[in-house]
Amino acid sequence: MATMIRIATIGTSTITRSFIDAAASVPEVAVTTVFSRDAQRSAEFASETGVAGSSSDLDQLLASSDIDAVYIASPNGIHGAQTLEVIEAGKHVLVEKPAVPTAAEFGRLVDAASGAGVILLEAMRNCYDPALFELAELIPDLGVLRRASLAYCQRSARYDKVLAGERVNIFDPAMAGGALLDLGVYPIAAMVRLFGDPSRVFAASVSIPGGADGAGVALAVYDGFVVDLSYSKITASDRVNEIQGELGTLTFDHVAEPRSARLSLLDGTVTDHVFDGPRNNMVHEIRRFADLVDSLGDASPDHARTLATMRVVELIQAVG
Ligand SMILES: NC(=O)C1=CN([C@@H]2O[C@H](COP(=O)(O)OP(=O)(O)OC[C@H]3O[C@@H](n4cnc5c(N)ncnc54)[C@H](OP(=O)(O)O)[C@@H]3O)[C@@H](O)[C@H]2O)C=CC1
Ligand SMILES: O=C1CO[C@H](CO)[C@@H](O)[C@@H]1O
Repeated sequence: MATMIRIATIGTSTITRSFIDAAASVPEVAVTTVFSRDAQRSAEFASETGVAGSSSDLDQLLASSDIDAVYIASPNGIHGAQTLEVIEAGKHVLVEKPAVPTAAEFGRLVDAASGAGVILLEAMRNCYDPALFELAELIPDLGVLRRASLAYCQRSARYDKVLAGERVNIFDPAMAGGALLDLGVYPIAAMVRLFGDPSRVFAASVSIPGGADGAGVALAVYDGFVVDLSYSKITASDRVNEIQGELGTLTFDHVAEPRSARLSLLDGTVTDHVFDGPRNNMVHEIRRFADLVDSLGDASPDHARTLATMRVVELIQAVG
């Protein structure tokens, strides 16, 4: 029987709370310690989230034999160094999206994890949600694919701070912030998961005070098929995601957490699909992580998706 995977968390924002909630429904894991750079915050966060242990000394935490794995939810610009530290301490690591800002950097982490015999996984939650697999199963009904539109546009409350002249991690280029790296990665990851690597990319973006991209569009070109990608942290959108084939159209609600889809075929058939699942879809990535850790399994398909996503991100940055 597999032993319980004891996880420490890094970061004390909302997403770590969501992670702890989701982890509570995965029997193979237990969040046993929370880390904050601030001792009082780590103690308060542990008490608020019901986690037994807290720490503000990362070296000591990583040296502890009571921890098997670490979930990293620090700002994007910190992920790379912390992930390497965790790997070098011989612990498995689940790192929030985007794991690191470049494919080359992710490749180096993959090598380090392989050398240390630990699992490295990027927490790209939509790619582990069974709803994305169910969507993929509907695609053949569309016939030859010609167009798709994938989007994640959500106005961030933290944009108001930027407008007030404050520096905010998620909008700070020095922290690998901005709309592409924060939200654009979801439609890109879904795109490469569903359709593979595009051959060419066109893009344009909107800069905001501080120099980050607040919003952007990209066009990914495949053989006989194009995908438009939209992402924004400064505007909201009600539009649906859509995949168009010569025999019909598939629309779905949310690229990070698909919950419903409609398949409309040219022969008049219309079918609605509801994807049941936990409200918090981080559960699926945690299950995948637990399976990989438990079996010391092959994470190379997961790594390939992260690498393909980052290659598209870098192409967009190069032209947009
Ligand atoms: N999967 C999802 O749905 C979501 C994923 N995310 C991802 O989670 C990560 C965190 O995002 P977000 O919560 O916006 O980030 P924050 O800027 O709020 O920082 C997160 C935590 O990191 C620590 N931290 C802050 N600044 C620094 C710093 N300069 N150096 C080291 N640690 C720091 C803080 O913890 P403390 O001060 O206690 O150490 C803080 O609570 C990102 O990678 C983001 O992409 C975010 C939201 C949703
Ligand atoms: O991944 C994400 C999804 O949504 C959040 C906002 O609600 C983002 O800030 C975040 O980084």
